[in-house]
Amino acid sequence: MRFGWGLQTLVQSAFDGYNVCICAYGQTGSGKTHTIIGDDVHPGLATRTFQRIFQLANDHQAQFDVQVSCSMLELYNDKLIDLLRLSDQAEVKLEIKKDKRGIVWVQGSRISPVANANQLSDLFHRGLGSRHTGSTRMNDRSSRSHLIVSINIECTSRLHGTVIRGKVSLLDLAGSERFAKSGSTGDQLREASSINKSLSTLGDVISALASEQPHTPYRNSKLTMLMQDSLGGNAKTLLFVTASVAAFNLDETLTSLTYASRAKAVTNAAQKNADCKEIARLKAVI
Ligand SMILES: Nc1ncnc2c1ncn2[C@@H]1O[C@H](COP(=O)(O)OP(=O)(O)OP(=O)(O)O)[C@@H](O)[C@H]1O
Repeated sequence: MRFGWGLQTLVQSAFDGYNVCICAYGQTGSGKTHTIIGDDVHPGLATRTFQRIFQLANDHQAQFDVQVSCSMLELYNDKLIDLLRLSDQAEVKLEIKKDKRGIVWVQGSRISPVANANQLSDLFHRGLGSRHTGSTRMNDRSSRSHLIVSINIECTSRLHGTVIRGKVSLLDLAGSERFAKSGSTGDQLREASSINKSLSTLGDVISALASEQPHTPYRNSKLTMLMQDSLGGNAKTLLFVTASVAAFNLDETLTSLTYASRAKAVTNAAQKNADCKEIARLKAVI
């Protein structure tokens, strides 16, 4: 499989100890899921990312013991759902936490170890099977939730015992929609207003970061809390903005492009996550 230059470099960065985020944003039906997930004929960025992670793990195996694990959540009607833990979901409370280095994690979510790209892909597609989707006038198979996939990469040096931790987050955001166009009513209307509300808080965060305001309103929604380490924090972020070419969607396309140019103005000071052997040992004991 061939990888774009940006994707190659980004996945390498996760092996170097950075947080990496690959995200798609745009109006409903504009191609976010097609970009991130794709299909059997046109695999999206997720499949390419999985292949690249294990290609690099293989390349580094003489120097590093590489452990890869994955968690997969959706944010549906402002509620977090663990897509890898559906059977005992009710018993577990999911809470968004941030560690001392600003890395976001979800307490209570299932983190599944994976040994190769096929295992990761199987897990991902199993999780996707439970994601909320629905048919609207704008898209036959519209995502009704934000999808957040976190792939943790831990590389322990075989020579020094140093531990480098990186994370690749893949985000397929639900699309903004105008109710009159999508024809949403009832449950779908509730879903759409929750999606629009959370995307608006994301817009506020991006504006605050782009204009370097002293306060960034991450706590205004679960989506922005989850994306805190992917936006202004310790991350290298690749944002795809998908847009419709139809004149009928001109307003939405302009809004998406404004969003994109604001996001482009955000600059992050990404730092590596690495521990020396002794700190890694003490953390493991704790
Ligand atoms: N670049 C493309 N080439 C071919 N087909 C595409 C492309 N982009 C999108 N499509 C098709 O358009 C339809 C809508 O795309 P998709 O579901 O990815 O949109 P979306 O932005 O994720 O929408 P929503 O926010 O409603 O989930 C799908 O049938 C998809 O296969």
